Amino acid sequence: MEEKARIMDETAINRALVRISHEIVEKNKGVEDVALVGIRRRGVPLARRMASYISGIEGIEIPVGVLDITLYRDDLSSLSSQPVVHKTEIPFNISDKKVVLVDDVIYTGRTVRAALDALADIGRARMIQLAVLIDRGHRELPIRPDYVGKNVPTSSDEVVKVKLEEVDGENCVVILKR
Ligand SMILES: O=P(O)(O)OC[C@H]1O[C@H](OP(=O)(O)OP(=O)(O)O)[C@H](O)[C@@H]1O
Ligand SMILES: O=c1cc[nH]c(=O)[nH]1
Repeated sequence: MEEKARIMDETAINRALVRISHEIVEKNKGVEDVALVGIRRRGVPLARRMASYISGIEGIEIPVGVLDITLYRDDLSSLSSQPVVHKTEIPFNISDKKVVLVDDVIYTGRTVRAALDALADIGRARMIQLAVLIDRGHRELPIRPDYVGKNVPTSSDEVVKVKLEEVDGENCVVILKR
């Protein structure tokens, strides 16, 4: 696939994350009882960056968890017979928490559906909200993010690729085209 456009650079990504961090504080009237849960893989560094911005805004360290949704995917049977399962690490009791799920891209919504299932098996969160860096449309389920870094109209033959320093060695968002 070839690169069609570079739609966010490092500055734009971090500005969007700062804005979402402020929105999380505003919507929840502070961050008491708020926890962030990143969906592997790129939701995790995004959640950690937002926790750091929120700590700068409110002076409170909020807990960050890591969710692996491999076994909850609705296309599990078409994956390899030995799917690679990484660790879910949620070092707090989610029943006390307003959980903000964090991912890099939302497209069909199937990843988020799987994440909701995975979270439900861990406990009954007081509330679950959703933050994404990119909403590219084309939902196949009735799922809508509460916080969006950038809405990016796309066609279905395009792919939006988020690259993050912690995973990819650089920070940018590109649109690839078949
Ligand atoms: O709304 P959906 O249609 O579920 O698409 C969104 C998901 O797709 C991407 O992951 P992908 O499965 O491409 O794996 P990757 O994170 O390894 O790129 C992205 O990180 C989201 O988790
Ligand atoms: O374009 C897309 C679709 C799903 N997941 C991505 O990361 N990008």
